[in-house]
Amino acid sequence: MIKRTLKQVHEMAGGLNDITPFQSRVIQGVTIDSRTIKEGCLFVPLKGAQVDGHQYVKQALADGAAASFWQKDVPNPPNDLPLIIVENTEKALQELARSYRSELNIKVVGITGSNGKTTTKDMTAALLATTYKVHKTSGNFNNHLGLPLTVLSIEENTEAAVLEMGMSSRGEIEFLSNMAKPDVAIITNIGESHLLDLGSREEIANAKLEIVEGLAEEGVLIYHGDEPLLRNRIKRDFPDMKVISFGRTEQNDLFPQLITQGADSTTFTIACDGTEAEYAIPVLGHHNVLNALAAILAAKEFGVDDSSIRMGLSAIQLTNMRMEMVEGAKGQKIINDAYNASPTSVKAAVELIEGLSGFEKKILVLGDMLELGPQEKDFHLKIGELISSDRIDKVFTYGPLAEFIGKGASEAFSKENVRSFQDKQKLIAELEASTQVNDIILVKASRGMRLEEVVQALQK
Ligand SMILES: CC(=O)N[C@H]1[C@@H](OP(=O)(O)OP(=O)(O)OC[C@H]2O[C@@H](n3ccc(=O)[nH]c3=O)[C@H](O)[C@@H]2O)O[C@H](CO)[C@@H](O)[C@@H]1O[C@H](C)C(=O)N[C@@H](C)C(=O)N[C@H](CCC(=O)N[C@@H](CCC[C@@H](N)C(=O)O)C(=O)O)C(=O)O
Ligand SMILES: Nc1ncnc2c1ncn2[C@@H]1O[C@H](COP(=O)(O)OP(=O)(O)OP(=O)(O)O)[C@@H](O)[C@H]1O
Ligand SMILES: C[C@@H](N)C(=O)N[C@H](C)C(=O)O
Repeated sequence: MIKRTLKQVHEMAGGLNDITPFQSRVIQGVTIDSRTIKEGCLFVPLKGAQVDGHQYVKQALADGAAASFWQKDVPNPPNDLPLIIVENTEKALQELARSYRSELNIKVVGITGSNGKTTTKDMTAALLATTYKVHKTSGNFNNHLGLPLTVLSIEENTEAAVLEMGMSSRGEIEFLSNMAKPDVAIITNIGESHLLDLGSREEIANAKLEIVEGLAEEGVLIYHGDEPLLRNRIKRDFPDMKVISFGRTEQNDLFPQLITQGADSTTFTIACDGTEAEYAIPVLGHHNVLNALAAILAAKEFGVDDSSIRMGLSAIQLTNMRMEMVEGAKGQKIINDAYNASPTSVKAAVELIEGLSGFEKKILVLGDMLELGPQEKDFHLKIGELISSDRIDKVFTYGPLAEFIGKGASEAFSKENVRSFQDKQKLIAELEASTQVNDIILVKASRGMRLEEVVQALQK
């Protein structure tokens, strides 16, 4: 994590006041929450939706913070305290991170895309960690606050950083990429997330391609080559950029030849120097094979050898609620895929569970997919229509939009096998009553539905 004198921080972040009395004081680490103060850190008060962090500055310093920012337009800054007064504390945090990143001698992988950012980040970090000292985004800290906090937590002796970049409107990825300055950029895919803000998949693709704005001079773009919106735009606008594509089809630089889905792992083969190489990942889903291909390409760009890649893949641990296999109180298997949902990720999850065998009943519990814009009901209907009644036994939906999944499924399913709920407790009660030890249940919805609460209830 960052360790600098106040004099240095003042210069890096655009301090406005005279801090001579405190200039040799050293800060180590940064927090935006006074409830997580560590001795010697810099506290950055932010104006939030509920409160203004400035009301906690004194307490933060009393609890051990070495210094604090203070926004110029906030009245009554306390006297005789180690405060760096700045124009805007959020912008000062971002400037500090940008400046710190420029001083770090590290290689950076930047990852964006509609689905799979966090998963691909975890996979890429696992492969690089076989060879380098690696720092990666913690959880989902991937936006205008999360990324600077992640950069500022990078240790100076780090060799490689894997940084996730999230967005919901144009310009955000460009901003983050110019802060992270990646040597390798990955675009995992173009789905439907944030259609509400961006209006079309083409605009989503354009937003994700902003990641090249911060890409290093000799940088490499690794992208999902089955996506024509990416392939065509890259060919037209970035003809001289070094690009590598991955995907399911042979048009890509890297593609899987054979994928075998196990109950708790997935194996795949790829053509490698004229032979076929087989790899195994301890996670489920053909979509995670694609994420692994992107991670393999990034690792190869950093010179990670094949045996290390193989070892790294076998050691992958994903962030929770992404295809997380857990067990219910009755011993039933539950795939907790409740972190988020969009049509692309729901299709991938349904494809997985439809392909699994050896279970008494296979049950889908699907909640609303949010932020999809005016076509949202149609997106839900189409998901329902895709579900195979030969390979799925029951469909439970939760939420007003997911009811349209039920409507779409009702064509193929008998009435008693499609149930729509608006009350989470009633859904839980029905699942507790109707699932048994040899069943498997997939639970998936947008973050806003908090469907992990259903998983937690079934585990009690
Ligand atoms: C500004 C901030 O910290 N927000 C967090 C805060 O929310 P809120 O605005 O309600 O803050 P408060 O009003 O409660 O407090 C204001 C500040 O005061 C601090 N404070 C408060 C009390 C106290 O006793 N002491 C204090 O110091 C407080 O810390 C505030 O700084 O609290 C919420 C609940 O904890 C946080 O969730 C909220 O964090 C926001 C969401 C945030 O952006 N956090 C980043 C660190 C982050 O990266 N979070 C990720 C999720 C990122 C995400 O959603 N990514 C999207 C894509 C990006 C879309 C982008 N356009 C966007 O807007 O996000 C994705 O799809 O992945 C995470 O939490 O996982
Ligand atoms: N390549 C992919 N294609 C389709 N779905 C995917 C892919 N990778 C992951 N998913 C699914 O998308 C959901 C989110 O995964 P993950 O958190 O890795 O993506 P993310 O891009 O970080 O998501 P978010 O933008 O919501 O933070 C999970 O349900 C996961 O199963
Ligand atoms: C926070 C935002 N990027 C997001 O994940 N939205 C989904 C759709 C949600 O909150 O459910």
